[in-house]
Amino acid sequence: MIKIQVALDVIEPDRAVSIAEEAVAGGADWIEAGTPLIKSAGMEIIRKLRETFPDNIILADMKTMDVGAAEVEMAAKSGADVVTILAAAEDVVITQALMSAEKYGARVMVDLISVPDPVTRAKEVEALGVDLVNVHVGIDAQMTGESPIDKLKKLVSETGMEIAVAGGLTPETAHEAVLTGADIVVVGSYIINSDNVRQSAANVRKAVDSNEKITLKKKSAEEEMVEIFNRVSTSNISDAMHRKGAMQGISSKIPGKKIVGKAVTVRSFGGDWAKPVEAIDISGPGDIIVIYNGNRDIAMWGGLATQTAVSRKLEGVVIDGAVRDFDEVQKMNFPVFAANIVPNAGDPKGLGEINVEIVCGNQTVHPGDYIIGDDSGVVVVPKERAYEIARRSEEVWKHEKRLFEEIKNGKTLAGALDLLKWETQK
Ligand SMILES: O=C(CO)[C@H](O)[C@H](O)COP(=O)(O)O
Repeated sequence: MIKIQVALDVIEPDRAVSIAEEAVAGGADWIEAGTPLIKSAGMEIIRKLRETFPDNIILADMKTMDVGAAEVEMAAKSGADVVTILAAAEDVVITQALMSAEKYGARVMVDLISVPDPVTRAKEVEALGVDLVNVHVGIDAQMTGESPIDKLKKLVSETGMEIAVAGGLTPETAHEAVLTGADIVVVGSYIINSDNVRQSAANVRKAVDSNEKITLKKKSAEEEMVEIFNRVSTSNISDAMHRKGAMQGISSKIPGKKIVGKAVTVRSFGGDWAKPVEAIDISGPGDIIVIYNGNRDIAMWGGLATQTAVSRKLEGVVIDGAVRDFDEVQKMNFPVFAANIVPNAGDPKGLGEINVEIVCGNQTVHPGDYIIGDDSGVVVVPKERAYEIARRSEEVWKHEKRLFEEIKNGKTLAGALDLLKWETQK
């Protein structure tokens, strides 16, 4: 039977145990103490998992790079059945780990994460006596779109070892991994960041046990990104950007509106509305006009500009400045994010430029950057990092959904996050 290894990549031990209980109830069988959890709780979490799950395989994701024998010994003595050693470690580290594993009744799983040539390295470690490898794309690499399935395809016909696969797996990609030859599917975020862990684990179990081919609708990176940005909030995105990217002093003037699109930038001055309005003519569906006007008391956008933008199916407008004719704008229900609402406007003198670097709400915006706006405000995502930020935002969104469930089920936020333990001592 295909084994499902739930990867407990959380830092709070109590949360880890309760997530594991739900995951096992849903069909997971191997329980991994994730690397962050081990770094947070040490071998205590291995002992706790061993005691709580006497009949399940417990894996310590030590990602050992040195002192193989001692690290395997400490994990095995604490109750681990399997210990991970990095394939990038020296051969001697792996052989030492193997000897310790034999001595203490554990197995070694060699993790091929970040190894440039995983097939060659897998053959090398197999020759050392390893019988279990993990084809693995780490969390940071996943955020750039890397998938473990391609690596698995290259490896599966080259070795007789038992093969685990890890790296952002979902039921669909776990099923694909099994069809490709994986013996163990390692699933972290899809299960542990779910607001229904048991159901998510059951979804993976159903998928890996199913014989029918699940056709994966391959989305382009752009489609996937826009879908994610439409799902997450500007708060999730700001968190994913380490609290960066949020515009200051600019808010939604039409409540309940969400915008996701690419920036058409405009620099104009003192209410001059020529360039902002001309920018509409070179914009289309999905575009967001982002305007620096430098004056928050004279409007350079109003009802007529809005009607033109609606007719050209623009996504919205973001103004570091003022909007007027607000009664008309409201009737058109067009997403307007601005610093101010005033009755007076400037003149169309033509000062300024279109599609240049601007500063809007104290954030630098380049043409083509992604703009996301909602009732919390507006964030700018540099186009070069948009896919990575979208994926990271989705992880923040999933994590918060899970926390909402835990709080609804009786925990406090401070308790769920062990806040007192992690307050910055610096
Ligand atoms: O070891 C890990 C990261 O280094 C994770 O446990 C592994 O990648 C599985 O988690 P996910 O499904 O979220 O990728």
